[in-house]
Amino acid sequence: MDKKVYFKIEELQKENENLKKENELLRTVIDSVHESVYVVNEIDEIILYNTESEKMEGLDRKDILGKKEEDVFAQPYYFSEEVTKKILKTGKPLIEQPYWYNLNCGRKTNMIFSAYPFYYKGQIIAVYVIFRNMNQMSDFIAITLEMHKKFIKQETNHHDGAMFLLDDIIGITSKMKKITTEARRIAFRKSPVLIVGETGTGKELFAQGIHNASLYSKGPFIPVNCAAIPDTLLESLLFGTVKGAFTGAIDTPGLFEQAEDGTIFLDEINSMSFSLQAKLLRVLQDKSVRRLGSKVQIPLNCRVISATNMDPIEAVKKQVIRSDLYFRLATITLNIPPLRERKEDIEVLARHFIRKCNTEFGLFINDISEELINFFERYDWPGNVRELENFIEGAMNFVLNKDKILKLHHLPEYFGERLFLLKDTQNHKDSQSTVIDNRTLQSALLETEKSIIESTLMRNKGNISRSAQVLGISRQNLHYKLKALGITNK
Ligand SMILES: Nc1ncnc2c1ncn2[C@@H]1O[C@H](COP(=O)(O)OP(=O)(O)OP(=O)(O)O)[C@@H](O)[C@H]1O
Repeated sequence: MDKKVYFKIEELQKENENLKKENELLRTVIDSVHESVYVVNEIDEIILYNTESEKMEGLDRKDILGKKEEDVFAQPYYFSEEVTKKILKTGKPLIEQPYWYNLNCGRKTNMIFSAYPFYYKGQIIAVYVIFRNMNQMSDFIAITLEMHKKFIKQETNHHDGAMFLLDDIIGITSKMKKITTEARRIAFRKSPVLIVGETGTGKELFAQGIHNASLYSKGPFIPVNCAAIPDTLLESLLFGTVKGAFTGAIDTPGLFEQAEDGTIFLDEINSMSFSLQAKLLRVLQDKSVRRLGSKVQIPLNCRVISATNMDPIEAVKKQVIRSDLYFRLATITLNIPPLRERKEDIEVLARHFIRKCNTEFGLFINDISEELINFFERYDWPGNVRELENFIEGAMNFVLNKDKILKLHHLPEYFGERLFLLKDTQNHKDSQSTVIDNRTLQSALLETEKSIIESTLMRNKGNISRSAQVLGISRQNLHYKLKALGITNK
C-alpha cells in the first residue's frame, strides 16, 4: 500500500478513536449530572435521554430513544408543541422556565427547565432540554430562606410564610366546620397543638391559620418538615450550633430561637428519631434551648404546633412517637378527617381550585360537569385535598381557551388508571357502604379491562405495537397495564 495512504488511514483511525473516547466521556458526564437532560432531533425524535431523566420518569431509555415525545410522555402536548417544535422553528431558547409536570406515574413534579436550539453548520438540527427537579430542594430552600430572613429582618412584624387564614379553609361539612371553629377557639391559647391527619388533608393550612389567629401572629411562622431532613442536620437546625461544636460548625441560632414570639410548626413529627424526640422533649419542658456545643441555656417563647400523618395512639403503641413527648405535644389535638369521609367538600374544593387555576392559567372555566363530580365522589382520594388540587391542575392543562365547563374528558389518562388500581379501600371504616360499591365497580372495571387487553393481544399474536394501536394507547401505557394487571404476553 502507498505509504501516504497508509499514514492517512492510521491518522483517520486515531481521529475516530479520539472522537469515540470524547463521545463516551461526554455521555458519562451527562449521565452523572443531577439535572434531567433530553434531546429531540429535527424530526421530533428523542435521541438522548440521560440517567436522571430515567430515574425521574421511571422509564427506560431503551423504550424512549427514537420515539416521539407524544408517544412516551404523560403530558406531551405542552413540550412538543410549545417548546421543542417552536424552538426548532424559531431558534429562540427558553431559559429558566418554571413548569409543573405530572410524571407517567401521576406524581406532580415542580421543575425549572431551559431549552436550547443546537446548530450544526448553520442549521438547527436538535433541541436540548435541561430540567431541574425543584421538589427535593424546596424544603431545604424554605429553611435557608427562613434563616436568611432572620438575619435581614430582625425587627420587622412579619407573617413569614404563613399566608393562610382560618377563613381560607374550604369545607361545608359539619366535620370541617367543627374543626375550624375549634381551631379558632384554641388559637388564642398558648398550649401546644397536635394536628392529626393523613397526607394532604390540610394540616399545614390549619397550622398557618392558627398562627395567624393567635397571640403569636406578629412573630414568625417557622415550618420544619421533620421527614425531609436527616437527623443530625435536623438537630443542629432546630437547636442551633456554636463555633467548634463539630468540624465546620459556626455560631448559628436554631429554628426554635428563630421562632421567638412566633410559632414553630413541626410537621411529620412521627418521622423524628427517638433520641432526637428525647432532646426535643427536654427543650419543651425547660422552655429553653442549648445550642449544640454550648453550655448556655437560651430561654424560649414560641408556640409549638406539631403534626402527624399517623394515628398518634398507634404511633405511641408502635414506639414511633415517645409517649412522654406525645403527652407534651398533644395538649390540644385537632383531627382532620380524610377527604373520603367528607365527600360533600369535594365539589366546593374542586370549584375553589378551578378558580385558582383560571387566574393562574388565564382560563375561563366557570362550571364543572355533574358527571365529573360523580366521578370524583366515587374516588377515594388517598392523597386527599392535595391530590384533588393536583387533578384539577392536571385537567386544566387539557382545557382549551374556549371551554367553559370542566368535563370528564379533560382528566389526564392516569386518573382512570388510578381509579382502576385503587384496591386498598378496606380501612375506610366510616364509609363502608360506598367502599363496598367501589370495590365491586373497580373489580368489574379491572376484569373488563384485563379481558379486552388479553383478547386484543391474542388477536394481534402478542404484537405490542399493533395491540397498543388497536387499543388507542401508547406502547408505554400498554406495558404498564400488562404489569399492573398481571397479564403475561405469551
Ligand atoms: N380545606 C382546604 N381548603 C383549601 N385548600 C386546602 C384545604 N385542605 C388542603 N388544602 C390544600 O391542599 C394542599 C395540601 O395541604 P397541606 O400541605 O396543608 O396538607 P398536609 O396535611 O400538611 O400534607 P402533608 O401531610 O403531606 O404535609 C395545599 O395546597 C392546601 O392549600
